[in-house]
Amino acid sequence: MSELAERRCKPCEGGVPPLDLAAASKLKDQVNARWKWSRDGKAIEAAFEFDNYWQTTAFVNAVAWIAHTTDHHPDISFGYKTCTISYWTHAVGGLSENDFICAARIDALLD
Ligand SMILES: C[C@H](O)[C@H](O)[C@H]1CNC2=NC(N)=NC(=O)C2=N1
Repeated sequence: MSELAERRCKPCEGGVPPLDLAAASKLKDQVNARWKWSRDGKAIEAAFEFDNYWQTTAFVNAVAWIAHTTDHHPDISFGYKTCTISYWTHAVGGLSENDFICAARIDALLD
């Protein structure tokens, strides 16, 4: 597991700015290349493919567990063999370190 994945998410509070592009890029470099910018750089998103429905839903449940234990919640959409995860921090209207910590924890499930 990467050092980033071992960091703890901090409670999300409004009134602080989202990460700027330089800070977000530095963190993005530490997660798998599957994570792409989305929502004009205000979110990161990754697409996953599986062999069947139970593998897909097992993954979705693992991601939900990460959300539960970090208190940081992604948008998840999934179908029979595909899943898309999007992270952004609602409280700041963009990206925070929490988004990258959770992305790194998802990477640790797979890589
Ligand atoms: C109190 C609690 O930390 C906040 O409501 C959290 C919960 N999960 C969250 N998840 C995400 N993605 N963004 C948030 O701003 C957020 N806020």
